[in-house]
Amino acid sequence: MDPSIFLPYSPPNGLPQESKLATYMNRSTSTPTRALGQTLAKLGLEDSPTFTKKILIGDFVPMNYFGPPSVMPESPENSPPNTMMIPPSTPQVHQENVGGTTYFYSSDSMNSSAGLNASAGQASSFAMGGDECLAGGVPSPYATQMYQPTPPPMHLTAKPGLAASFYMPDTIRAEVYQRNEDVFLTTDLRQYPDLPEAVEMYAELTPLESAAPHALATSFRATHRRSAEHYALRRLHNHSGAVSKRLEVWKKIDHPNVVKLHEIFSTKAFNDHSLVLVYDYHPGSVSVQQKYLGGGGGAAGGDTYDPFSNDPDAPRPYTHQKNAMLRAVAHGALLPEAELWSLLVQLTAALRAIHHAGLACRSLEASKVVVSGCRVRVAWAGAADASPAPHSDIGQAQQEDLRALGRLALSLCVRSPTCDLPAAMERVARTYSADLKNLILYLLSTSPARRSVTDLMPMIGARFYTQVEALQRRADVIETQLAREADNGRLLRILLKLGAVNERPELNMDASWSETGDRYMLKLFRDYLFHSVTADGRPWLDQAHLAHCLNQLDAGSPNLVELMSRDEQSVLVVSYAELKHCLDAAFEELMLAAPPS
Ligand SMILES: Nc1ncnc2c1ncn2[C@@H]1O[C@H](COP(=O)(O)OP(=O)(O)OP(=O)(O)O)[C@@H](O)[C@H]1O
Repeated sequence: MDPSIFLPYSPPNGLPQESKLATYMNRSTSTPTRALGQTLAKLGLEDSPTFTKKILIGDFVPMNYFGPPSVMPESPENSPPNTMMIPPSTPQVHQENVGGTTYFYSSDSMNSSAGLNASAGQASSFAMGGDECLAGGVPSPYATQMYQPTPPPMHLTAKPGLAASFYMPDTIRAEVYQRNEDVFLTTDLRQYPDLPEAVEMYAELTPLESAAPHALATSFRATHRRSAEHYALRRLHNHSGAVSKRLEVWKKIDHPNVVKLHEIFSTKAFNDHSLVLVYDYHPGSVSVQQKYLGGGGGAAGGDTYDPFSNDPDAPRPYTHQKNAMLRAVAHGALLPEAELWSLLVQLTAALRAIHHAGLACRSLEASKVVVSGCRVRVAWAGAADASPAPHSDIGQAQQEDLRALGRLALSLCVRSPTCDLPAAMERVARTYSADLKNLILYLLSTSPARRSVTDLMPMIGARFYTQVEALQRRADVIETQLAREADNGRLLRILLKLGAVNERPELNMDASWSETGDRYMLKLFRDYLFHSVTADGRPWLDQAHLAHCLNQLDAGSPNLVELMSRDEQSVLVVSYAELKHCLDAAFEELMLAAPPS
């Protein structure tokens, strides 16, 4: 621990009196004896030549480390369990004056092998009552000291280091923000005065696309009125016929590459007889059509070219050599083969699940496949099956699904929604691997022989493993981030508690509540955390140190910390376990005083 943390601190506007520390120290003598003092009482201070005098104070140790404050034992009979092997003895708290500064500590503090500046890594079997104490009283199913290691010291201003150690990489953050933006940036619904306020249990209907005047179907994002979850609704206009029983089978399909159908209902809320299909909403999704075949980067985009153009001035890719093709990939005019395989592997996985369920997709086209991040999903699955007739031959519909996948793959290869088949195949042959060409040819085949989606597996071959490996690598990165964010969440909760307690002007008509008793320790701890200064009085900011201290507080570690009063006359030597107990007790008091939520 940096020694500067103990340097004198002189706040500009007035200091609390030292008597506040004394208030804390002189709390009611009826306070029951607690484990810390009991266990450590036998340890003497004589070993330390630095200290000049020793005073016994009866009630230094905060109450009960073994249960929530509301069930705090008030008598020796309720003392910590015998399994703790704590010899009953009088707690000892010592007060020492060294160079004009008074130190308060319990004798066990001196026994800590790590001394006053013990670190988490040095956590010894300090007599705080074992692991139960580390959990701060409430038994926990996991080891509370298991948190991310403290990163090396760094200053709050050192942004690059901070970003790497405490925050998620920009790539993941961008993905998360994109999704949040989709969900949190609300559309002004006054733009859509004709939309009903709610349809069954779904409100805040926001169109997902601008509907054509005589559209047969429209899609919305909506919020479930009870759960507040977002859903994607597909409204089939004027659907007066019967509803196919197949939709019940579609509802059972739960696959990572198929958008899940949850419920179906008919409604007159749109002033007609509409059928509404309710799907999972995947924020930030764009259709394959939008992402690859239209708009920026696609064939319809700026720097791409149509290889089948009749315009004599158009670039003629047929005459280009391999490097021209590579340039086209680099500029986004062509999709890298790996990306194509990723799309195809995911779509074949979706088709496999759908066909195995005895269904057919019937709508596998670029506008009905959505992409979010690296995930590809078949959207509005089952919507084409809403009416019972006329799609009766499932086998034939499944064959048509394969052909639709072939057409989609070919469109992606040439980055154009429409293309001349022979010319497009020629281009695929020149640009991509033979495996990809053969897969597309197989899919587009019109031969009467029945094909199955599982036949595609040998053609996909080892590329399947590449996909699995890529997904696992991504999962690894996200798991690492999750662990970090879980720690950040934990630290935020503890900061929220500290913030609610520190400097509270009054509680239950007691204006001195936050300045006395346990709360005073917490105030000094807050000063220690946030208001430390360097030798020349400048703020000492080290986020690694802050995280380390908060982690120790959360874990209720037995390591010790020196808290100096603002007038620099007193130093309180306490363990994080004590501080944790103080925080839990103070927050519990606040909770009891708060109105029920
Ligand atoms: N489950 C979903 N979650 C989030 N967004 C989705 C979902 N399904 C589709 N979308 C998005 O909704 C938008 C509109 O989809 P929709 O299928 O209505 O488009 P469309 O091309 O206008 O088709 P149509 O003319 O048949 O309605 C697309 O941009 C698509 O990315």
